[in-house]
Parts: sequence; C-alpha cells; structure tokens
Amino acid sequence: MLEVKNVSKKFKSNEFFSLQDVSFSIKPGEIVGLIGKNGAGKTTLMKMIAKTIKPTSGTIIYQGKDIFSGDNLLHNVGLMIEAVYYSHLSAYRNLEFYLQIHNQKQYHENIEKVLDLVGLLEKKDQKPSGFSFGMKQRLGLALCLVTNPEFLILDEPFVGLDPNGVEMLIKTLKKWAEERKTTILISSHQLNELEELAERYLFIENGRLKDDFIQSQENITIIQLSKPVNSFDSIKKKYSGQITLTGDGDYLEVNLKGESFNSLLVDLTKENQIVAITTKENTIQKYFKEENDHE
Ligand SMILES: Nc1ncnc2c1ncn2[C@@H]1O[C@H](COP(=O)(O)OP(=O)(O)OP(=O)(O)O)[C@@H](O)[C@H]1O
Repeated sequence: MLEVKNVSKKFKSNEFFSLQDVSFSIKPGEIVGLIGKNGAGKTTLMKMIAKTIKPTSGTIIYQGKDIFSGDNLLHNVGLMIEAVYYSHLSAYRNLEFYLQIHNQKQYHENIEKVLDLVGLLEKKDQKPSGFSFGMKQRLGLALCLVTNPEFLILDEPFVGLDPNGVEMLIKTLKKWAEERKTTILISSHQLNELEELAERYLFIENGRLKDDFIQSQENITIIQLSKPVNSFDSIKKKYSGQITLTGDGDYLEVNLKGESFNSLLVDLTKENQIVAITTKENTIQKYFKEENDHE
C-alpha cells in the first residue's frame, strides 16, 4: 500500500538531515505506530507521506504510484497532521467546505455520521473558535474520516486530550479500523495509548529508522539457569528462534506458550537447569527505555 524508499530530508535552514535514508513499507490493514523522541523526525516523515513537504531524496510510492509524480494520488488518504479547520465556519460547514474544496461532494451524507462518531453532532452548528482543545481535535478527526479514507495518517492525535477524550478517540479509531480494515500510521508519545491500537512500530532516532518491529502484548518468561549454556545445546536446537540467551548466558528469554512451554520446562528440569522463573512485561515503554539507555 505504501512504500517509503531511501527517503532523506534536509531543510534549507539546517546543516543536518531531519531524516536520513528511511525505508519501510506498510501493507493494507496494518496499524503502525511511529515512535521516537522529540525532534526525531516523525512529523517530517508524516508530512512527506502527506505530500505537504518534498523529500530531498528518495521516493514515496502509494498504491503503486510515486506520490510526487502527479495530482490527486492521495485522494483516499485521511490526514490529521495540523489543525486545518476554519474558525469562522460551523463544524458542519467545515466538513461541507472540506468536501467542496477537495471535490468529494459524494461523501456529503457522511457529514452527520462522522460528527456523531466523534461526539460533535450536537455541536454541529457551533463554530470551532468556541470549542475546547479536545473538541477541536475531534473536529480534526471528523475532517480526516469524512471521505472514508483507506489510509489514515495521524500525528499525535492524543495530545491535549483528557483521559476520557483519549479513550473515546481510541474507541472511535479502533471501531473505524476494524469495520473498514483501514490502514493507519499514527505517531504518539503516549505509548500506553498507542499500544491499544498499533501492532507494529517504527522507531526513529536522529532521523534514522532504527527499528521496525512487531510487538505482541504477551509477557516474556525469563528462566534463570544454573549451568553454563553449552551443556544444553540440544535444547537450544530444539527451541531455536523461540528462546534467547541473555546476561552471561545464564538467563533464557522464552517466547513459548502451552504445550511447548511445558515441554521446555520438562527438558530443563531433566538437566537440572532451572534456578528461578519470572516474567518480564513486554511493553514498548520498556523497549523505548532500553533503546535510549544505549546512548
Ligand atoms: N520546517 C522546518 N525547518 C527547519 N527544520 C525543521 C522544520 N521542521 C522540522 N525541522 C527539524 O527537523 C527535525 C525533526 O523534526 P520533527 O518535527 O520531524 O520531529 P518529531 O519527531 O515530529 O518531534 P516531536 O516529537 O517533538 O513532534 C528537528 O530537528 C526539527 O527542528
């Protein structure tokens, strides 16, 4: 669906590259979290995919076409990157005007549906100038969803929302994505919230794509071992790819469940290997911390 190939960006005013040689692809229906510290390059990347800024080098292919090779190649993409509403138009008129300027009047009947979905239907005749921050964010989301986009690009959608607002946004996005198999690229510093949505993550650091990983919600089991590792080569072979040795080879990180996990415990017990068994929370916060600790 989306292919980002060797994309770099250097703003004229800077000596450094805000993004450097970034490549990845996103398949239809994937929900991908974009994570990294302030200034890592997340917004720059999203803006290039949204075609609001041009890469210095590299290409971005969306549904088989280079997005910079012609007009209207992003017509089924919903963007929530910067506030785009008009303060002097009512919420309803904002959506109507948006469809008008994008030549998408066929979605007119969606206006009330999306306003309802984001909880703004009762406020449809009010102008966003009188809205709270959260309501403005929700209007931004309604604008992003009104054309039934196949691909959503959401930059920090939870910023400034109270816990209820965040919960509502997550619910709305989850329901939307499940019903339509929508593809989503979403950046956030609110990692707990992001984990409720994303299955795969792109970790950006200093403009470089440092990791691209799938994160399961399951915890990892840690088994402390009693003997040197080389004493159980056959076990390593049998469970290869599912157990990892850490520390000085005296800990096993185990990614097994059910029967296979029981079978590993039996094998280790026969060798008198087990000292202790604990679990480690498998969250992106942890991953994030470990990545940053390497600095
Ligand atoms: N228009 C611009 N002109 C010059 N430099 C820019 C511009 N936009 C971004 N940058 C620089 O590019 C780098 C990456 O910024 P970017 O906004 O993409 O980071 P980010 O990961 O989105 O950060 P945050 O988490 O704080 O939103 C930063 O050093 C920033 O100062």
